Amino acid sequence: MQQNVLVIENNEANLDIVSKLVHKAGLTPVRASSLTAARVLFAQMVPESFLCAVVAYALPDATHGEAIDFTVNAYIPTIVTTENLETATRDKVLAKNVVDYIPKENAQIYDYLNRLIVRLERNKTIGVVVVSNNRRYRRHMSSLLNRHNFVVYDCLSAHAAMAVLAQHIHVRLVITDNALPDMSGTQFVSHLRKAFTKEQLAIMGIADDQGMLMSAHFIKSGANDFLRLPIYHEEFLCKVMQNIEYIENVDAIRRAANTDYLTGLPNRRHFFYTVTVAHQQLPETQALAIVDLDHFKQINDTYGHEAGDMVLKTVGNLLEKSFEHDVLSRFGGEEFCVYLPNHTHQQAKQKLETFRLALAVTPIAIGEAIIYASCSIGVSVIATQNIEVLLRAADQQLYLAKTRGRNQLCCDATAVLA
Ligand SMILES: Nc1nc2c(ncn2[C@@H]2O[C@H](COP(=O)(O)OP(=O)(O)OP(=O)(O)O)[C@@H](O)[C@H]2O)c(=O)[nH]1
Repeated sequence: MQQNVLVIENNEANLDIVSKLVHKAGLTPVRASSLTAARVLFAQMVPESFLCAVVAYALPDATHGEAIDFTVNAYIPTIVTTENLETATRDKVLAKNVVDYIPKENAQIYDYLNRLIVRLERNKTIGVVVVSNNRRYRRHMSSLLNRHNFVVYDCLSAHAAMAVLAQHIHVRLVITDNALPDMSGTQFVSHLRKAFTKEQLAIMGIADDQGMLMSAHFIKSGANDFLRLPIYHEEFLCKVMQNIEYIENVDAIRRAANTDYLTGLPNRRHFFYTVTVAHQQLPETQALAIVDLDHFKQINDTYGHEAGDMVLKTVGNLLEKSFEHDVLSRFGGEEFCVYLPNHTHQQAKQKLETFRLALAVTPIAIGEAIIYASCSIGVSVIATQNIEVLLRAADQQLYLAKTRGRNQLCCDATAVLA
């Protein structure tokens, strides 16, 4: 695991700030206040353990960017910080194949640096498709994206890009030129939008926009963003980062809205959505089970609410293991729901019984104490597309299981009850 970040900076205060950012990103700063110190530290460590380096442009023993050459030649993705804002210095630094160049202008740059460090790890799992039949532009963009650890797919045509998208679900961004051999970039964008929403796939149009109209044309066709050629290193990477972060933020909101915060299981809302989708083609057989913990109030009352939470998490984990391929949900409180499509009644009953028995013998550590929980299960196997009807029927069976003494399963299929 690449968890070290080499920080080379002679200003003690800056060294501390950058080290804190690295810690905040869950990584370990390896601090050096000069190029000499960095060489010594680097020689003692495994080169592959470095995710990146954050290097000050000027150091007392490396006044003209020599520390950058050292980290770049050691194949460590390098982020340069500098107080020198001159264009000549910028051009010199960017020519060295660095990840990015950050002028120490204001406090905001540390926020940017933080995002950049976090991204270098995350980007390793994110695919970006670059579509252009201009080899120079394609190579330039791919090289910048590679430095940021993205998985890059170079495509000459819209059709080649579509083939990549069909194969690789981890692609989150498409960057497309307008002049493509098989269709225009804007046609390609509107074609992509039939399959992917703006929240699923970000699209950036690029064009040599003399008339300044391409930007609006791309956006109206469904692109998230537009960039004018020629590409400027900083602008290109800022826009890429912004678009990827937009997709990730929407993902995180969607996940939070569909997930129970305590157990991490899908919540009631998501359960209804998933089962409704599954019901568009009614499976030949189906079973819906409500799993309800027994005397859960007593656990809370005796051991405290946190202990109750621990029991709920344990039940959630066991449910996930037991019903890996089924639809699961924490419905609320101590009630869980399992939908088992395409299971015979007997198979469904067996799986649920195995879970019930496993829970009853699962030790749950609460401080010094070990406790055990049990559950009652109500199952309905009615062949209906109406999920409310299924739920009501399962609830009636749950009531039966509770009144018959708890820690048991009741089902409305006599064959299952046998
Ligand atoms: N710790 C914890 N307790 C919860 C949570 N949600 C609901 N509860 C508690 O779950 C308990 C449910 O109690 P009851 O509905 O009486 O059910 P029970 O004690 O399991 O009794 P039976 O279902 O009849 O066996 C209540 O005390 C709720 O406060 C939660 O997220 N965490």
